[in-house]
Amino acid sequence: VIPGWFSEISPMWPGEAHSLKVEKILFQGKSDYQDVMVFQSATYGKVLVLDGVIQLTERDECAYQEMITHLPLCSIPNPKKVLVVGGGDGGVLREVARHSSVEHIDICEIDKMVVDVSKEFFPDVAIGYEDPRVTLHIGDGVAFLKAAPEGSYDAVIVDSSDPIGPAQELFEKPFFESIAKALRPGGVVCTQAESMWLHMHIIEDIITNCRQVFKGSVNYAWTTVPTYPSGVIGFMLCSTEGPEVDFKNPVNAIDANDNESQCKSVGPLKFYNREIHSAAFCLPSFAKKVIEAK
Ligand SMILES: NCCCCCc1nc2ccccc2[nH]1
Repeated sequence: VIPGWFSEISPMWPGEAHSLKVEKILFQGKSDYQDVMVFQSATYGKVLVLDGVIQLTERDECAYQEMITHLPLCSIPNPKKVLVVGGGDGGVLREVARHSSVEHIDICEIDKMVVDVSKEFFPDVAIGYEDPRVTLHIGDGVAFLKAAPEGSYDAVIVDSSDPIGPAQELFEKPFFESIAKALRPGGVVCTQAESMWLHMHIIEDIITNCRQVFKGSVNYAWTTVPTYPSGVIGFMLCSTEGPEVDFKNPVNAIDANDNESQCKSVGPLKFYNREIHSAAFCLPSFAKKVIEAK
């Protein structure tokens, strides 16, 4: 990358490339799993890049972190035990910590360099690690879930990168089966589920697998993230057999004006609210046809 512009060229979005103006490269490294880079952008704050793919920017990370966390956690009345797979930047931890009902948060991140880099360059994101309820496990989420006792968690959040690279197995059926086993009856899972504009085929496969594995409900929701190619990214929201979960109508309110969410130094919610929670499940017809038909 040369000072000037960073263009995000990837086989994940052939023929297009989102670019950000680079002011300064702050870190470049190679972990056991991927290339890690941080740069200061001209207009989006600091940017975290893994294998050439933008994972977060300071300016718009709230849209992704708040939605991937509060869509599942606001859909069940009293989340107590939560597991985060991936999410090494700590942003999902910061959001989970807003829920006072939560007693324990496990996070399993495979790449320690992501954790260390986030703590150094993204303190407002990595602040999630400071919550005493958090236990960090450096390791493979696939193995972690295999070892998890049955019914251990109320919620699992899979904040992965993409199926090309270290996160590949996190998009496959055996992993979904291990999540279903680790969730209590009526427990919920939310996974990073790509873009309706770019990845309808990947989404189709994920939906097919989820319908076979999760016997509660299977839903797709999405949010807008300007620095992700196509400007949107989606989530799979599934529940296991047991107490009914209505993802579209949050039972556990945590809106910006709710003092609970203003707690501590993590600041107020910037993106999530109960209206945008419900709206996130409204799909354009080309996606509805595929997702709701299955
Ligand atoms: N843990 C961060 C999740 C984002 C990973 C990178 C990424 N950026 C994307 C843009 C469009 C569709 C899927 C994407 N996946």
